[in-house]
Amino acid sequence: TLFSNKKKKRKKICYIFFIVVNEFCERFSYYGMRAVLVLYFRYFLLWDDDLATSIYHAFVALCYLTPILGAIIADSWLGKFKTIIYLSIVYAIGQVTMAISTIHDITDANRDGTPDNFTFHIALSMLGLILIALGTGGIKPCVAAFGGDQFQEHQSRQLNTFFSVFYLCINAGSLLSTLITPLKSVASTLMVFIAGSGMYVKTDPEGNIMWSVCKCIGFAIKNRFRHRSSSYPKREHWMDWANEKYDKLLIAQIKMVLKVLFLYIPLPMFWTLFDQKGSRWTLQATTMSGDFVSILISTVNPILILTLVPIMDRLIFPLIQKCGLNFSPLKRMTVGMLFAAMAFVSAALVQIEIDKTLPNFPSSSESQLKVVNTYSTTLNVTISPNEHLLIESFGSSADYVTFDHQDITVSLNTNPVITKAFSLIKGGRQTLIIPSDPTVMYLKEDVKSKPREGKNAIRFVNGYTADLNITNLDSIEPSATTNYTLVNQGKRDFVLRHGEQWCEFSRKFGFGASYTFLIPSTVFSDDCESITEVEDMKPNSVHMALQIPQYFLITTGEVMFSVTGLQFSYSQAPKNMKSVLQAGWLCTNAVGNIIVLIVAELGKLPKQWAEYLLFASLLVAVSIIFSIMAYFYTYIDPAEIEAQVRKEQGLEPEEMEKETLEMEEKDEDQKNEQGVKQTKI
Ligand SMILES: CC(C)C[C@H](NC(=O)[C@@H](N)CC(C)C)C(=O)O
Repeated sequence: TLFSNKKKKRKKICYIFFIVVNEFCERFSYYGMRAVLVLYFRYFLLWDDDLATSIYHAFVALCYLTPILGAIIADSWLGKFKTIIYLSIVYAIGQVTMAISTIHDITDANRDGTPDNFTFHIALSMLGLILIALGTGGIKPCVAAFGGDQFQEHQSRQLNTFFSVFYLCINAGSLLSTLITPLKSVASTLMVFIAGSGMYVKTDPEGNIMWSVCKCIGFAIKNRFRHRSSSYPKREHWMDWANEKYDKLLIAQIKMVLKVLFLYIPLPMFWTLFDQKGSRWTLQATTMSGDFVSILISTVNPILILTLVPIMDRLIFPLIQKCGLNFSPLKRMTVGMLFAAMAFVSAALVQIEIDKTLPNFPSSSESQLKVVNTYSTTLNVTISPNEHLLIESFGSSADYVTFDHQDITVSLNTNPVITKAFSLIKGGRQTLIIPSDPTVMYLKEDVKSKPREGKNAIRFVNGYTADLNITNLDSIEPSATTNYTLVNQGKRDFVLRHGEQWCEFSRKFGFGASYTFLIPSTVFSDDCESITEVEDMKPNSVHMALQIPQYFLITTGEVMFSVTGLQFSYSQAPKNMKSVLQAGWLCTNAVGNIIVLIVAELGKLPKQWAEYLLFASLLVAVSIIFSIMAYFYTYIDPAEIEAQVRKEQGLEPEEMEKETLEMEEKDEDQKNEQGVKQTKI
């Protein structure tokens, strides 16, 4: 018996392996594609930032709404195994469609590198994304529940370990996703899953369960309404009003599911904060210094998950248990929410530090002006009514001057005096360029936000007497100013050329700065040495490492909240509605994403740190509500309740027989374990 039990255990580890590897491959494919999605929208479909971000969030929300569909198909019709197979095929077709939509040659008849028919590419990519959302979302609740189904009632410890390993695989898959193409991984997902086919425990769907559930709930509501008069005796639960027509077992199962779904109402708030990691926090990183922006952003969360899940599971939770504290799943989830709130407090503190270093940008009613002098002598510049600036030749005013009106008159102390009227841009930043011929002084618009992705915005003013060519820039006429070009951090070289003459100009850049380089007429005679720089915007000075605490806190929160939520959703669901409850759990994420889309756009506060604190306070309030709801929740053993109802109904169906068998098996396991211990002694 001992030998056969060991064999059984080994077999189980083997087919659980197929399920978790399947999840690894699936997440690998999903995150690999998601990582480049916004770039595809921005640089291939040429959408603007807002449209690209909105469609991206809508896609993510859809991926977490489609689990409902997958769960209905699995629990009512095909069963989890077949649903996973069929929807994986849909998923693969979606990835192929998406891949085809990125081939610009299909509609690029004139071979100029840009597609001629954008509508075709947009339609194809939208179709691909819908199929992917259907595939990834549809299989998600089924894979988790199908993995759980491989364990027996008494194996709750192993079940929890399974969900932890499952979560590790999600994150390992997403971490490695940047290395191999998504397409290959969908094919391997399917192959790995089918490989274990013969070994799985497959539970059959029990007819159209969702339809029966809806009809039963509808009948209970109608019946309750019909008997609303106080002359009718009250019933313990409103679902008991379905007793007249529906099976007691179905009513008991619906009660279990509704109890858990009710508990889920406050949960989307956690995801609202969590999902801002990829948006607000990424933007915050672009205003910081440090050269690991992209690596940090895409990998820090999965790396922390891979370290924190084992630490929590093997060290922290057992330690808490040893201290005699009852750290129940719902308590863990509440603490997880509080960690996420702390992460946002940490983000707010970092933001306050960043704000101290940010330039003072004009408000929507103000205008800002800086003056650059490339005239041969120092100038006295008067800007009406009372702004007086003394500006050296090839120098600039110290900082921007802020005006609360747009119309200004500028006078220069040249001989004769030159006076010119200008109209400034409301809410904008501009530079007044005074060239070698001051009568043609002009305004040039400046950047009024930090350059994106830690890049630097640079431009050149040509004080040379003829046209100049500068590396990667169009030729500049004398006295003209180029538009801004974005350059990466590090040392950059520029070659300036006019006919046969040339010189090389090198400059080391930090992150997020903006400069105007003034080229004098002597540029070639002193080998570019005389080029002067005007700092329009200082480089970022708060280091990105300061974001690590907020990532650590939110990931600790995620481990407590999300891994526990996954386990809880499985353990509290009746056998025939395991996928449905998994889908309900995933839907909390979809709603969270939708809230990010709506609230974050509508309710922008003027100060980013205040918005972070607002979100943190909202989550604390929600976690208090959730803890009260959790206090009144009694943990159940769905199998036990189902068995009890069957017994009350006088039924002794196969389920009961199965359970008796399981109990016998458990006894057998225990006896064997004791046997082993005795042998050791
Ligand atoms: C549980 C799900 C709603 C989300 C889960 N995400 C994660 O585990 C993240 N830590 C991954 C990271 C790369 C954002 C998922 O199933 O993908």
